Amino acid sequence: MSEQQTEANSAPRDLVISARGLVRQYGKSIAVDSIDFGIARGEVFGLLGPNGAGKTTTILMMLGLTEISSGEVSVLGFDPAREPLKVKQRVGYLPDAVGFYDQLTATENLAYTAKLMGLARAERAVRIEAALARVGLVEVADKRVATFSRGMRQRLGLAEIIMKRAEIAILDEPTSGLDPQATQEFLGLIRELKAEGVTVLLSSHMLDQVQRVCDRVALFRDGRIALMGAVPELAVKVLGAGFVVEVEAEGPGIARRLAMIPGVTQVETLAADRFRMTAERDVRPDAARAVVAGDGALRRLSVDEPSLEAIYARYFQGLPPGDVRHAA
Ligand SMILES: Nc1ncnc2c1ncn2[C@@H]1O[C@H](COP(=O)(O)OP(=O)(O)OP(=O)(O)O)[C@@H](O)[C@H]1O
Repeated sequence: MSEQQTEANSAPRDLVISARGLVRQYGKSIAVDSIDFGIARGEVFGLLGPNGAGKTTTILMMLGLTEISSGEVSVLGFDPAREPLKVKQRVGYLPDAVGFYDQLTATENLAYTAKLMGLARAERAVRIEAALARVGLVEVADKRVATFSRGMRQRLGLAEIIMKRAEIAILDEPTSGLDPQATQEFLGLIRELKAEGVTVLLSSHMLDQVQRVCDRVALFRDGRIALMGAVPELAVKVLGAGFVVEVEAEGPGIARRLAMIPGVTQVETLAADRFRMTAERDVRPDAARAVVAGDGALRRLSVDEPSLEAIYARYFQGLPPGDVRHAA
């Protein structure tokens, strides 16, 4: 069974986006080559991979903005190819270069979209003000967008998604070109969207950022999804190791008790009261219980999460260096 099938079968139930055998061909070249995935409501899902791997084409198919050659994709139960407007009403899209009217102010730009959405004047005003406040643009609400930095444009793009009350936000490289502070603020806004139940799809080359906000990621390679899952799961598959948990505790038979925890592959005794465990998942709660159950005294538990950067580098090791450099 392939990675994709395994993942599709174990994907959570409340899927807001699902793709089956999705293909996009341009003439003889295949941009997206029979991919399957499911994204659950409220998830932050990352699309990763080198330039040209098929991420943007996949996004465009979900939005009904490019044709599907074969296979199917469903977004909130709609077929984007047949009902693109239904999808557009419910899904917010932040492309790489956000297209606002430069000569209009931030408020006027949002008002234009709100009008197209058919919102009544009073409702428009309320929603626009609230959205601009959420992204921290109230003070420049009446400034022309021509004067905005990239970070401000990106935030205005997010304000539009918030104003729409989109159920899904699709963000293509949202933090590229932002300075570290603007990036942090933007990631904070993504977390807030998730907290409100919005599903976020994020394409990015910024691996550490992806790791900080994404629940799961899909690694694209040559139009296919080569790997998909939560970062710790991928670490086990690619690096052969997952979490490293260190335990400081005193008591009898601790190493033996730790070794009995399901998912633990190795326990090293570093000192009489220090142990290092390698595990397939974050076993800290189980380790705490095991120590206490044996009448031990627990002093410290720490975990080293695997890095997406390391997983990615190892995975793409076989590729020509140019490809990896572009992507990272
Ligand atoms: N309109 C088009 N006509 C022909 N080929 C295209 C078109 N759009 C994309 N492609 C090709 O499809 C493949 C996938 O491109 P896509 O833009 O989806 O990749 P990507 O993973 O989003 O890359 P990037 O990180 O550079 O955005 C590439 O080989 C690209 O050249």
